Amino acid sequence: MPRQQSWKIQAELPVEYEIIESHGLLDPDNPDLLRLPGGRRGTGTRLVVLDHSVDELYGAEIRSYFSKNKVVVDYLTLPGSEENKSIERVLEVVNKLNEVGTNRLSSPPIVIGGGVVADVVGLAASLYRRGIPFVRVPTTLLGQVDVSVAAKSGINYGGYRNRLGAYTPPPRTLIDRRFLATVPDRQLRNGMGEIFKMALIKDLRLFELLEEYGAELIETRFQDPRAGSTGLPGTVADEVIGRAIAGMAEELQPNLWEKDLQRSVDYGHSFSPLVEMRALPELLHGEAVAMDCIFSALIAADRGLIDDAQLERIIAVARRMGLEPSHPLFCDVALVLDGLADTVRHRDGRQNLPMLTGIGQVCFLNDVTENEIERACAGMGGLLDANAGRPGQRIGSDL
Ligand SMILES: NC(=O)c1ccc[n+]([C@@H]2O[C@H](COP(=O)([O-])OP(=O)(O)OC[C@H]3O[C@@H](n4cnc5c(N)ncnc54)[C@H](O)[C@@H]3O)[C@@H](O)[C@H]2O)c1
Ligand SMILES: O=C(CO)[C@@H](O)[C@H](O)[C@H](O)[C@H](O)COP(=O)(O)O
Ligand SMILES: [Co+2]
Repeated sequence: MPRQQSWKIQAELPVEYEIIESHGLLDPDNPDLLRLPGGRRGTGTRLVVLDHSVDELYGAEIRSYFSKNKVVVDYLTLPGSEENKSIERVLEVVNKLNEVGTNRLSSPPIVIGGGVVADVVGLAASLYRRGIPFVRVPTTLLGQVDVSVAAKSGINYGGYRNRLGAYTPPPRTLIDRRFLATVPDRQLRNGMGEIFKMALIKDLRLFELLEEYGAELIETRFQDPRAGSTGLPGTVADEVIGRAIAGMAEELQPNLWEKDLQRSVDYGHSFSPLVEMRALPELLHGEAVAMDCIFSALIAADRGLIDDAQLERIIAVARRMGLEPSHPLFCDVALVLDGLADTVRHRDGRQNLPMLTGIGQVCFLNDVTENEIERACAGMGGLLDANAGRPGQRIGSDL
């Protein structure tokens, strides 16, 4: 037998990326969009990818910003919405990077738009030359409170959410809340779906803020400093956005590469991914997440982990923010079980289901049964009726 040799390579990859609020981002005197982390300016032609609505609403301002700053820029406009989180759109970005002649490090593309274009460009950047930096400017509420913190990007493929993706955080994400002034109501409610998740898993104060001011924040598009004024420094809008981002950052940082598949931020993302894909284009991501939060809360209440009053309070807050608690596809036991089976594969063979033990607290379950799922589906049926005026009721009570 010839001797067999072996080698082992070990390396560490320190990662640092920043999420910065920058008011008046498109003011030509504001240098934030031009700087790379470390303060340098980029070189070469910069590709700026714009969400189509952003181009319509802010395209002239964006073009004037770069031309006043004498930056050589080329533009690509892509559509938002979930159906466009596709491999075709990723390749469109790759082709444009080739055309523009993007440098390996010094001319990072800039993406300005919602979570969909951020994910598409994020994946393209992580594949291009095996990974180039990019700059992310989220312009939706969901983008600013959730995508802004993310290290990963993903696209939908084969009927599954985020089936293809990568972990390549952009060195810099810039948030200007002024973009929210033009975001349609439904999209703002959609963003509230992810804030609702964050409040439920770890932040009672955030939940109380949503309870009291959520509807008003949507109405005023997070723009009015007087909305929900508590007389404290900073506005309620600042506090809600700040707490959501800080909560997400605190959860992601210690487990950025998701080696631990017990993740509380997966709350709201256990049963919904397949339902959301099947419902396309009817349900938006944050809407499906909010429904999954309630589906999971029904299981928790059925087990006695939370009480009926807490369950009703959770459903009432969702409704107050204009988020429907249920959808007929959440009553389809076979579909929900199929979705859970895929989630179990995603969590490497375990359910790891984040489950509320109170508002702002979670535990993880690995023994949720088909019977419990059936009862939760029936409970979602009860909430469909409730959409027409009946108050939510504990699952199992009308079986
Ligand atoms: N990478 C991650 O870890 C991560 C984290 C959270 C969410 N996401 C993804 O984000 C996606 C959802 O993002 P989204 O809710 O922003 O959806 P989206 O990107 O489809 O944007 C929603 C709509 O708002 C429009 N829009 C964007 N900015 C606007 C503005 N300022 N004014 C008016 N209209 C504007 C878009 O054109 C689109 O029609 C989901 O696919 C989700 O998976 C990814
Ligand atoms: O929707 C997303 C990511 O697309 C985020 O809101 C969310 O917090 C998490 O990343 C979820 O835990 C979902 O993760 P995954 O199913 O995409 O792996
Ligand atoms: Co999500």
